Amino acid sequence: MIEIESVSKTFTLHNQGSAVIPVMAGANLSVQPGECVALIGASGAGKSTLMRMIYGNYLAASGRIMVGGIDVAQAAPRDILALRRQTLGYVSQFLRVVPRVPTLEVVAEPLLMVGEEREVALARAGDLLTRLNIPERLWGLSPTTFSGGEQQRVNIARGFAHAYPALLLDEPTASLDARNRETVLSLVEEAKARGAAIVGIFHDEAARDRVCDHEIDVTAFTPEAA
Ligand SMILES: Nc1ncnc2c1ncn2[C@@H]1O[C@H](COP(=O)(O)OP(=O)(O)OP(=O)(O)O)[C@@H](O)[C@H]1O
Repeated sequence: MIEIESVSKTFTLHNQGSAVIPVMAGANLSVQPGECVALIGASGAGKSTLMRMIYGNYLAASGRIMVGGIDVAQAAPRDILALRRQTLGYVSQFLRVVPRVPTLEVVAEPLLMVGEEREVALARAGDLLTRLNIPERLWGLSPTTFSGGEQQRVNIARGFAHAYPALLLDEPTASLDARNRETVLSLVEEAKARGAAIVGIFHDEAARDRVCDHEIDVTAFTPEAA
């Protein structure tokens, strides 16, 4: 479902004499449906960079990043947007939303975008918010004023609303209490059981051991090591 071959990445620092910094070379990764692969490696090794390249936020300098038959490294922006709508979900660490949209709509939106019936989408959103302990009295309010932990849980609910065939998880259990952490791990297990291919960054080792099938140390992809 996700196949990465010989991917490299450089950053050009335009405010520092256009210095070109190679940060990754020879990255390979394969994630089958129903599998979760953890990206590991020291801080600065390139975990977030690799994840952002898979999502199409960062452009790879070379190589192939196949997600559901589309090469993200080559695809037109329109195709990447369609891929994100249908196929590739991303639970980032922080919620970014349009102000004044109620929480229930924020969570249901990915389902409405793929043509799900409004009633079904809102029911699924309500179910996820309940599981993640967001009280119903908050569902009609915008999450912009919510606490950090509440926003994180709304973000997770939104990320799991549509049954994406491929999913990127950036620290989904960070700073959650035990009960909500357990719910998130169950959501990951359910996504795997329905065949989702998942790439995750988990600093929580116990969480990683429980839900991930393999670990990939991205340190192996630093340009000196390649
Ligand atoms: N936008 C950018 N411009 C320049 N350099 C960048 C940029 N983003 C990342 N880098 C560099 O790429 C390298 C990898 O960073 P990255 O954030 O991917 O590491 P990480 O493994 O996710 O680290 P952490 O665990 O601390 O989040 C670092 O040396 C970083 O300075």
